[in-house]
Amino acid sequence: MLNVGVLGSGGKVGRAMVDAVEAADDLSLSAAVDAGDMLTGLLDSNTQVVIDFTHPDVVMDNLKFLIDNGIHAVIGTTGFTDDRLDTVREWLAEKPEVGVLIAPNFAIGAVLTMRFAAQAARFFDSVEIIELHHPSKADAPSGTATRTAELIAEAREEAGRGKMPDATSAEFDRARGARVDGVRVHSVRVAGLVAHQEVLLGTQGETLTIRHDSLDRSSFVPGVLLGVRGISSRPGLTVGIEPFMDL
Ligand SMILES: NC(=O)C1=CN([C@@H]2O[C@H](COP(=O)(O)OP(=O)(O)OC[C@H]3O[C@@H](n4cnc5c(N)ncnc54)[C@H](OP(=O)(O)O)[C@@H]3O)[C@@H](O)[C@H]2O)C=CC1
Ligand SMILES: O=C(O)C1=N[C@H](C(=O)O)C[C@H](O)C1
Repeated sequence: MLNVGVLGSGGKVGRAMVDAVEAADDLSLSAAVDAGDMLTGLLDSNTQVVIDFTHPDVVMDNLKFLIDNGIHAVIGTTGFTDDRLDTVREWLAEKPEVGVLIAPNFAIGAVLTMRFAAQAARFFDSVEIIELHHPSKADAPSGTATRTAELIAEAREEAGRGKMPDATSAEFDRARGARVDGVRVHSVRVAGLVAHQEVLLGTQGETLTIRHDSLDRSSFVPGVLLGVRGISSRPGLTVGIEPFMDL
């Protein structure tokens, strides 16, 4: 039986993770921690793996505590810049036995969307991303869209594709969206939405749209549990759920 804690247990995703851990025969919910709760409860309950779906402003403090105390971590919270990832690697250098998995999206379809977009990107003159979320989301663009844009940019550079066509010369503030590694990303926040992303690719005479929809937050559960069950055998930092999916 694996003792699993949930940070952000009262949140939209955290609640789904609490339910999933409680329903799993091989997992035991050893701690449910939300804002204002002490992290030391994780030590008293002999928690072995922690799932974190909290907030970009607090996740680094949570991770430092987990690594310092030898607790494996499956991190869904977004906001991980390259600098933050380097900091996590430095912390892990002191604790080489600890496994940390950080993934911008645990939904299987979202992971495949990122791969399909990177595969397709080299064949198209233009690629832009539209990500659509609920209005309580703190960060924009989403971590998924940021990662998707990075993968697209890498694929285009590898294929030697030049700048995307864009005649914009007069633009209202941010009208053309954010630029992530040269890829335009547009963020929509509308009540009633959960988590959605479209990648639009275009070239002579045709466009290709790759779309993923998380219709509810249970979509993130299978990927998170894959990470929870496998993290102890993957010490160090893993970014993205792909290695756990043999992708
Ligand atoms: N990787 C992935 O697949 C996914 C990632 N996410 C990411 O997960 C994060 C959470 O999303 P979501 O569940 O919608 O957000 P919510 O705001 O619904 O949930 C966050 C929860 O964390 C709590 N919290 C805040 N600070 C702390 C802390 N220091 N310790 C413990 N709990 C704390 C909040 O409490 P309070 O409200 O009182 O502040 C809240 O209950 C976001 O960064 C989002 O981008 C979301 C879905 C999928
Ligand atoms: O905040 C959310 O809801 C989500 N955040 C993640 C992101 O920023 O990519 C994953 C998913 O889009 C849901």
